[in-house]
Amino acid sequence: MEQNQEIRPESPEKTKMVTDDLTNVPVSPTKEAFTPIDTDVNDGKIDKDVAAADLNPTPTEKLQPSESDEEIDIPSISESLGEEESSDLVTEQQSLNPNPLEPGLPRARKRRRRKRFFTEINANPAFPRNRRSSVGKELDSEALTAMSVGFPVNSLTEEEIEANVVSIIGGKEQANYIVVRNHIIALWRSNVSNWLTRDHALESIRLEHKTLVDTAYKFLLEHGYINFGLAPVIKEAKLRSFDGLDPPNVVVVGAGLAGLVAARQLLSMGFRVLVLEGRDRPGGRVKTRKMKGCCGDGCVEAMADVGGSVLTGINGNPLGVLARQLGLPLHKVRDICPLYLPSGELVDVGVDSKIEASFNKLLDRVCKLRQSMIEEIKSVDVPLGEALETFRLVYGVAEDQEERMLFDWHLANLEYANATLLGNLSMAYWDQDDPYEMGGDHCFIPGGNETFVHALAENLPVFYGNVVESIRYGSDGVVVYAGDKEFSCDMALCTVPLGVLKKGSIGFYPELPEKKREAIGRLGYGLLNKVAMLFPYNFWGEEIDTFGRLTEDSSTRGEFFLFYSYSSVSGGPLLVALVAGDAAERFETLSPTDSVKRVLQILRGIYHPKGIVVPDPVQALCSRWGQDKFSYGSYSYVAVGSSGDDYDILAESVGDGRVFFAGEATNKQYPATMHGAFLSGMREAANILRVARRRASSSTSNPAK
Ligand SMILES: Cc1cc2nc3c(=O)[nH]c(=O)nc-3n(C[C@H](O)[C@H](O)[C@H](O)COP(=O)(O)OP(=O)(O)OC[C@H]3O[C@@H](n4cnc5c(N)ncnc54)[C@H](O)[C@@H]3O)c2cc1C
Repeated sequence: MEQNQEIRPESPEKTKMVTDDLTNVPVSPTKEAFTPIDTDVNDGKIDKDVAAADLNPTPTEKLQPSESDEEIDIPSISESLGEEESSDLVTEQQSLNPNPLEPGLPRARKRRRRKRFFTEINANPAFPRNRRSSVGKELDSEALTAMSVGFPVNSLTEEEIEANVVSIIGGKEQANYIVVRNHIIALWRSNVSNWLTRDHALESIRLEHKTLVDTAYKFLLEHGYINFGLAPVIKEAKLRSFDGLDPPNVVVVGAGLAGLVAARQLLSMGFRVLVLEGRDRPGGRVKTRKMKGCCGDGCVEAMADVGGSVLTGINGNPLGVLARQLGLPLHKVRDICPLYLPSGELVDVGVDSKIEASFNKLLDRVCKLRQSMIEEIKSVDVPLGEALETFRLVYGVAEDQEERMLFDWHLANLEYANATLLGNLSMAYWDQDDPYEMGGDHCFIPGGNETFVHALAENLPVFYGNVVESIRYGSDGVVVYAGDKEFSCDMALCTVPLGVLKKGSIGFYPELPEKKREAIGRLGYGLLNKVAMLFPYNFWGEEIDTFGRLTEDSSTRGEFFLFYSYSSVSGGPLLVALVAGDAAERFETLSPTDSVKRVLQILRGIYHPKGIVVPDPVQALCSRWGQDKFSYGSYSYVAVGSSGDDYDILAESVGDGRVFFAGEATNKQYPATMHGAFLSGMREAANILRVARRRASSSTSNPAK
């Protein structure tokens, strides 16, 4: 048995590379500070055959805190169940079956109660009745694919309207455009490893619609709906966006998903780009830690996602596209989530279903109430938590103790989904993004999400350890200040988290418009924390990915209320316990040793009565997202008094197209998610291109400008 006290810095090679990079940065860099981008273009046309359509996506004591996580290595004290795990990242492991599932286990607990989105497609007037043949079915299937990517069935998105894809909104041209757009999306999604050419898109569409194909293809390409990602042929492609012109330069602040995606897209569009990142690693709130440790029988290791982890809905998800391009198998989070009473007994299935149904019904009632409130007394909002509790009392739901504990568990689950107390959530708008939810299974990526991050960051000019302190913007351009360095550019893209904007860590000169400052203040930004524990072996069973535990004390309902098992995907016997709501705040004030002891006490309360020994973990890690100065929290939510519009305001550029904003908290449709961050990066790359073109054409027509 070995106590591993080695402090493992995150990715030492990366740290070194960063230092090397920094020595190359001039003290007062001007435009020369930009890494020159290969201007060898191949006109963006890479002709490849598109393969046959497959529309379904393939699926101790604290040591040294790294950033703000606290890591402890604990020697195993229990070796009695020492059968060791093989660590296969991909295949399901053989069950040790210490905990055979009792019959009639409860269903999966999704992060939110979801509404479905796909129900109305057959009633869609965009598809005339006489086409409901095989062509009709194909159109439906293509429309479904486009819907899964976020396009409405029979109308245009705001982006499309802004891009003038049709001359008249709502006419026949629009209906035809939508069919063509859906077709192109579906065609590319059928083989995301290929570069879909305009000619290929034209092949299956009558020539009379060539203009529509040109328009739809250009829109989809420039907005990152097709030909995006990490397939080799796509990574190499360069568009000729600035033929004969000096390409503008852009400084991207932040190398999280939004910043990385935007930087890649801007480079492929022909911009000169550099990325400034305060940390010594890419990924931001996507952070995978390698955990390892040894005990009596040998050593174990696993990759733990301590930030963004689950791909919440794989249909249409751009990260699902990346997974296919990289050949990464996805692991569906299985639809079983047993809940345990404090005694360790499994919650009665009947009671569980009854309370879940009552909980959902109360939420429905709250939705109806708010509908009338919004219609009649427009500006009034109340906390979702208060409304739910009032309704619970009125309808006499969950009155005995077991039911109450179950009800509390659902509340904690909602607090996890929204990273805040229900008392902070806007009853009126907390779920404003529900209609856009990505459909399909919730999935894990084997080896953790850093696989995406590293692939996205590869060969990008990211300058680590550069903490941006201020951004000055004006009609001539932008200067970004980081320590004693200045970076001059034509445009800047700020992707820092809402927590950083709220804190005022970056000064904007001139000050951001009042409207934006108010939205930053109104929109919520909350906390979720995790304890990742690597055990010497899997004692909880291989057949589940999640389980939960109930508590008698309502005030601690979010404390380790849900466990994720990453045994199937992380490479080792890894359990992650979630801390949500009030408990997430308290958690950051406790020592990691005490927190881990508490989790173990809970786990032993569940498993010891079953005769299953819970060993000490060989390594444990406690996140501290609230204390992280590059995040100050976990993700955004709609606070009382805020609404989905605040996400849009956060996304607005300032300084007449000089400073742009991306990141999860700028995405009204997909906030608080990894894919939301990704899509916001794509969106802003397209916006930057639009503004750069506008500026280039106005300076060509008016060279004095
Ligand atoms: C605990 C936790 C669990 C989550 N679970 C899920 C999940 O299961 N599924 C899901 O889809 N999403 C989840 N999320 C949300 C998801 O991780 C985020 O929405 C997404 O990663 C945000 O990406 P971003 O690019 O917008 O921001 P970030 O990833 O935060 O990137 C912003 C970057 O800016 C940098 N930065 C900040 N300040 C400065 C500065 N002054 N100068 C220079 N650089 C700076 C930061 O270091 C960071 O790298 C979770 C998040 C957390 C914290």
